[in-house]
Amino acid sequence: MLRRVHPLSTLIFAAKPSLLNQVAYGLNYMEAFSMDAVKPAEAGIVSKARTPTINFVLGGPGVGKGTQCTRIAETFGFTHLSVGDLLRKEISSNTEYGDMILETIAKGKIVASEVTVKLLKTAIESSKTDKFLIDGFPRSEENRVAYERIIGIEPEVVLFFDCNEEEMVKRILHRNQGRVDDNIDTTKERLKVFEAYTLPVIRYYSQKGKLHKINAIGTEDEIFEREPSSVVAGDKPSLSEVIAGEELLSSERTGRIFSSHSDARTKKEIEIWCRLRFTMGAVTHKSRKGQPCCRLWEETQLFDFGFQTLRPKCFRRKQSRTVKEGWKKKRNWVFVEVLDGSRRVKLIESLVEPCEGHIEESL
Ligand SMILES: Nc1ncnc2c1ncn2[C@@H]1O[C@H](COP(=O)(O)OP(=O)(O)OP(=O)(O)O)[C@@H](O)[C@H]1O
Ligand SMILES: O=c1ccn([C@@H]2O[C@H](COP(=O)(O)O)[C@@H](O)[C@H]2O)c(=O)[nH]1
Repeated sequence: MLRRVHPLSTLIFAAKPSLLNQVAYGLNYMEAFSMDAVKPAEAGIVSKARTPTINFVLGGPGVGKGTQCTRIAETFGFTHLSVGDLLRKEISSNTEYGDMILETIAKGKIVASEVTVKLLKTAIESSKTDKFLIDGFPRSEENRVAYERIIGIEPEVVLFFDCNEEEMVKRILHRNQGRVDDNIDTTKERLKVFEAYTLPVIRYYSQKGKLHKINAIGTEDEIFEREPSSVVAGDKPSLSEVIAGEELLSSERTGRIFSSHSDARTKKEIEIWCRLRFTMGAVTHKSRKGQPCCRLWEETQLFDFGFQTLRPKCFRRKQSRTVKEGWKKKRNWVFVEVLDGSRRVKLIESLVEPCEGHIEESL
């Protein structure tokens, strides 16, 4: 976990106004912004008793990030922080950054990291909750680095909503919320910015194994339903490719999540779900549940969890503190099954059976 101590105010005031403007008004902030001018953070989120859980939500303009975040937040108990909304609030409150932010948003460019990270930090610190969906940030590698230096909480998961440009433009032009950037020229610029500056961030998290790509074509309901289960980490095949021709789930259940055992309909599904639930969550400490889980992951690469849990952390062989914390978090976990056919059944059976205990305990 990235954790450094340094008050944000130092960062803000260390940056010269001319630099701030250069960063805010142009796209050349990578060159313009010197991280030397920004002393590394030492504090992170100081006012929180516990380190908050952070998840980033990325995607092109108008793809539906905000829409899906609202639903995810309501369903899974996250606090939804839209950085765009935080910036728009600065404009409507006429703060010192208001004019600069308005102009930057109207041009479809990216607001200086000093400003966004400060707003984000304040929002996290002042929230009574500790599970956040950060919508629309980081938008550039420079944003990401600034976040790591100042806030320093490694995101658990990065959701990436993906859809074609034509659909994104259509959605923006139908939005009708009076946003200054909801016009064709700004949208074109935002698309360029997304490709040039946000895609590298998406690639970065993909390489770290944190990216969960979600197909954002379809109705809001469809996308929400498929949200965790259409997870594609890195170059893994899509869910539909993975389960094509599979025999355990009926075709109507393709893409469904087993969010509870009652969500599984057939006897076999319930059995499998309970076994896994048991293996992952209900066996006591030192029951060696980690071993089959690690093997399951390593051998199939087709096994994943929903966004509330983090695969790479949870499946490290060594039972580090992080792993144990990972297990603890699974109280309201979402199990996403993306294994293929009979190989899956055999594998699960061979891996799960060595565990001690009674399956009924998990029910
Ligand atoms: N699946 C969908 N199909 C059609 N329209 C959608 C869908 N999801 C969201 N929308 C609509 O598209 C518009 C953009 O959605 P939303 O504001 O959630 O996108 P966003 O990614 O947060 O956009 P931005 O990056 O510009 O803030 C809204 O009017 C929303 O109601
Ligand atoms: O991290 C951020 C987030 C947003 N912006 C600016 O705001 C607009 C709108 O953002 P939405 O998240 O789409 O509501 C965006 O085009 C940027 O200009 C930003 O600079 N940095």
